[in-house]
Amino acid sequence: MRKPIIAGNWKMNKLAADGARFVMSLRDEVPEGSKVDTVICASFIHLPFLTEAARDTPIRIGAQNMHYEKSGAFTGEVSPEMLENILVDYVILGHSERRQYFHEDDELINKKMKAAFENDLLPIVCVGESLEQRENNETNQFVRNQVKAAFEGIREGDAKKAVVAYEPIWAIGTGKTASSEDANEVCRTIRETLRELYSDAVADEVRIQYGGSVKPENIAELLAQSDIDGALVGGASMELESFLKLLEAGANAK
Ligand SMILES: O=C[C@H](O)COP(=O)(O)O
Repeated sequence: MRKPIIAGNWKMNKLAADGARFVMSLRDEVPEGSKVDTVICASFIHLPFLTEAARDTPIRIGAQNMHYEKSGAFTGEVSPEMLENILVDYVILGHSERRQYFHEDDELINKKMKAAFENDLLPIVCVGESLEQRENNETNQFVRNQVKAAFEGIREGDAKKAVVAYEPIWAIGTGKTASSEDANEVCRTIRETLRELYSDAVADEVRIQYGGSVKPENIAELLAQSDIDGALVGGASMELESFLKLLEAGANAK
């Protein structure tokens, strides 16, 4: 049984004090032994406050990006070692907004995947097709290729700890959600790709999230699908009340 994982991705939103207050309030709502893994992914500037606020709780904090080098002359960048040092656990890699606006490609994302594992960070690696690719029936092949590229050279023992987020680009922040059956079909493709690359053990262990306009109203149906183990949520993770509803759905899933 895969434990559901709900991750909020605040993107470039909230000021530091608001973020810390949010996690302080969340502390009372996420008990030890919770049936859902709870992750908040925030801008770098939030992270030291959030890891402090989440200390001694099951809440996990994630970054939204990082460089792949440990240190060096990379002005403006943040290294995996720096994240690990302030007790960050997860890092989102290859979000479509980074691929689109910051020209991140599969090769770069693969380097970051390797760097994450070398520094004890758990990647949430994002894949997903554009509307044009979906309309041309290219989704499954495109997503397969993204998964293969992201996991290139990653050892089996590490691969099974990764989280993959399937986020169709056309569903992000648009209010359009993939139907739960369509989302599940692509998530199954991702799992089968991992089975081919590694083994049944990896395919059956890796958690696959759906992301793209997930809300309290549609999450239960998505999580009821066989291959969807959680959600990566932008807009609906920003307010405590709606995030709590998402966590509740996660705890009651399957
Ligand atoms: O990382 C989260 C996704 O980009 C989804 O964002 P959204 O829930 O606002 O559509």
